[in-house]
This record gives sequence, structure tokens and C-alpha cells, in this order.
Amino acid sequence: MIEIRDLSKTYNHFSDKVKILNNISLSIDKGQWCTIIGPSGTGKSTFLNCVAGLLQPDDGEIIYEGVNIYSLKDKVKSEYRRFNIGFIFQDFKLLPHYSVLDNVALPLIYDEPKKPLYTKAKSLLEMVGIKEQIFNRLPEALSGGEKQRIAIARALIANPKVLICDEPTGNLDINNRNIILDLLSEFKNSGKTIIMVTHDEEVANRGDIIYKLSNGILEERMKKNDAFSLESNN
Ligand SMILES: Nc1ncnc2c1ncn2[C@@H]1O[C@H](COP(=O)(O)OP(=O)(O)OP(=O)(O)O)[C@@H](O)[C@H]1O
Repeated sequence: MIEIRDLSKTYNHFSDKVKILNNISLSIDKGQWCTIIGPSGTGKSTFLNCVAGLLQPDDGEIIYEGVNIYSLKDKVKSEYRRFNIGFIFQDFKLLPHYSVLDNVALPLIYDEPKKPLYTKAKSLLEMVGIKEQIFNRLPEALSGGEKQRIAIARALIANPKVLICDEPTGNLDINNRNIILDLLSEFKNSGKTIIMVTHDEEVANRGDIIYKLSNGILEERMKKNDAFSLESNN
């Protein structure tokens, strides 16, 4: 279970202060797939970054199974995140000087023996539909969709309990999108938790619960067949 309590975040733009998240409280059950939608610039990535322990909120607590991550020292927090929380960034954040295979293996390079780690990395890459021919390429020689799938494989390498995804299918064609959605469904069915931001209605409807972020507040939305269209909300 993830408890988000009274989460607030303000950005400063010179003398202006803009409140992006306004006292958000939310519980996400273990094994739940929670989707967040909302117009561009409303703070969805900010919310995910705060929840993942990557961006210190101004106020509030983020509690993973009793662990308040912002009360941990930086090093302990990074370790906690590394083994419990997988994060798929909207802009992938692949390391430019490392190969596809190294990018996927790197999170655990100091923790696991190299041979089984690389075997696991290869099998994850195959699961997301990346062919062996590009395992040794650098990220600059990849398409957006390939980068996105590699970022997904990297997020899964440590077998995290929670996967936080910022538009994980935004660059994918329908076939690859469906491969990733099936993989995420499998992840969820094994008791893991997903928190995902998306602009794609079909992707949003794969979640158990949908929230819309606007004006700093999260509101629960009805799912497909309940007379709402994400188009009109974005
Ligand atoms: N580090 C920062 N400093 C100041 N303002 C920021 C910072 N990061 C984001 N913002 C602003 O905060 C607002 C929310 O940004 P955020 O990226 O969280 O939105 P979003 O809902 O994820 O957008 P999108 O759907 O376009 O990805 C935007 O107006 C953005 O310009």
C-alpha cells in the first residue's frame, strides 16, 4: 500500500510562485493499477516524481508499506528506490555512452553477478520486443519507440514492487503499445502496483482506477463505458 498524505508542491518562477500540487491525499493498494490523466502542464510528471522519491515536496508524506521515503537519508532513499520502485521517464533518460544492453543491466551492475544479470537484461529486452541485433547500439542510434521499450526493460530489471510510468506508450505504434500493456497487465497480475500517467484513453482504461489532475487536485474519474472521454478532458 502506498499512502500519499497532504502532498503539496510549488515552483518558483522568478518572483511568482505557482502551486502545482495542492494538498493531495491518496491511498494506492498493493496490486492496483492507478492511472492519472489531465491536461498538459497540470503537474502529472511533478506528481509522479514526488511519489517516486525523486522530487522533494514542500509538504506531505509518501509512505510505502510503512516507509516514509522522504524521512530517509539520501543514500538509503536511493537504495530503497532502486530495489522497490521502477520508474519509466517520459524522456527515457537512457545513458548516452552505454549500449542498449548495458543501459538495462546498469541499475544492478554492482549487485548481481554479471552473467545472470545480462541474461536477465536480454530476456527483458526480448519481452519488450527489442531484437538482439540492436543490443550493442548506443541510444543515439535508436528510434523513440525503441528507446521507450528499453527504458521499460530497465525499469523492470530489479523486479520492483511498484512501477511508476510517465507516458510509457506515448512513442509506440499500436502493436508495440499492446505488447507493453500486456506486459504491464502481467506485472500487475503478479501482485505489483502501477502508477501511470497517460494521454491515451485505451491505455488509461487498462487501469483499475483513473484520476484526473487539474488545478492541483486529483479527482477520481469514471472508466470506459461510463460516459466519459479523455479527449474532452485533455
Ligand atoms: N523544475 C521546474 N521549475 C519550474 N517550473 C516547472 C519545473 N518543472 C515543471 N514546471 C512547470 O510546472 C508545470 C507542471 O509540469 P509537469 O511537467 O509536471 O506537467 P505535466 O502535467 O506532466 O505536463 P505534460 O502532460 O505536458 O507532460 C508546468 O507548467 C511546468 O512548466
